[in-house]
Amino acid sequence: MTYFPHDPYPTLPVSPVPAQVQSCWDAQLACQDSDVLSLALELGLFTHLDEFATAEQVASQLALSPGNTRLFLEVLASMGVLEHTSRVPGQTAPAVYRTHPQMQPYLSPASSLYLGDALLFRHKVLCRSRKQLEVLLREGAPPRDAAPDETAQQAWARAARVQIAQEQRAITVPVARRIAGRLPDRLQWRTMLDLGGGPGLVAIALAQDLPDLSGVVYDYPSVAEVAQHNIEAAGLQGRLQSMGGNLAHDDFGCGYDLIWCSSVLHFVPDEAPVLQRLHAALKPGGVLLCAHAEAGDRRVLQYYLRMRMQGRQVLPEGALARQLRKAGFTDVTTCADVDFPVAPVTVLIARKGEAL
Ligand SMILES: C[S@@+](CC[C@H](N)C(=O)[O-])C[C@H]1O[C@@H](n2cnc3c(N)ncnc32)[C@H](O)[C@@H]1O
Repeated sequence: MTYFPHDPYPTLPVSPVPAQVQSCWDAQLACQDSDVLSLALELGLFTHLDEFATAEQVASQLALSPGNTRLFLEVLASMGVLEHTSRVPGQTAPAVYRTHPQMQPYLSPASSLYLGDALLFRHKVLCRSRKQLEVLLREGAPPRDAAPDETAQQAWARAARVQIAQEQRAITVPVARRIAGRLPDRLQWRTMLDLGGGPGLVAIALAQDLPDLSGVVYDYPSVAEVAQHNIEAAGLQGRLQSMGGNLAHDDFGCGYDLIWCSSVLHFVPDEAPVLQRLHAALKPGGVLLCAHAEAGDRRVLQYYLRMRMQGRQVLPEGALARQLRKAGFTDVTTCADVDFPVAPVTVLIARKGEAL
């Protein structure tokens, strides 16, 4: 029980709002933060905030209302996306704002790590999900298509061109590089498979780091075209190629030293046979790096809610490691809570035992 200081009504208790009620309001306020960020990206606001600028300067460049631009920038600063300061410390000159230095690589459109389109895409998907959630809640998961139709595959191809590519450049590639960099046998790797690799930037980055590495980016045919384009743009067509098919039943090759497989198994009807085929596709001593969200962390529960209600698999913590051992993998090492686009993943490092 708390009381106002110098309370003229000392017997009247002022009960604190329960944390659970505040968390409902916080969730609603987070929706508004998401709208603010998306509007800022759509307006190209961050283009004008690489250097410190007043709200008036930003407003004049974008033909906005100066007063309301200041209020808008204040909220972006409260989110940590911008930093602000007085132009002259200790004086009441107008505040100046710039993109927070740690956010600049991700929000400055000129940066190679720009995430703006990916953030807008996620915002749209999450806004749309309200209607879908209601239908899924009332009707349950729809029957699974045996194979996604051409429209669904084209949607993956569009995502691979923009949103997945931005997320791979900014987040997934650095994670893959860090994990591969820890494995002492990486210098002996000669062939790799990037399964469900989307735009293929993980395979491209690893091939750039390891000059003796060749390999395949495997995805639906229309997505494989995007990967092939990126492979050629990187000048790696002599060492990498893309292959199109449905990984649930088509051949994805064999004899690999390394298989990278991230955020893919959610989309197959049953991961167990795929894991067995991955084991068979590795050379003895080869390594599978498998990065997938596991149900447990709150961000995973939030982000994957719609997909899980659609009947997609997000396995509970530890289940994928158990399935890998069942499929014949040895030395399964778990790296939990690894940063990944939107929600963390568990990275499993699993080996195919050497032939006896
Ligand atoms: C969420 S994205 C992940 C892309 C990439 N692995 C990454 O982590 O950035 C899933 C990818 O798996 C591909 N995919 C899903 N189901 C597939 C299937 N049955 N056959 C081939 N590719 C599939 C999609 O086209 C998409 O590129």
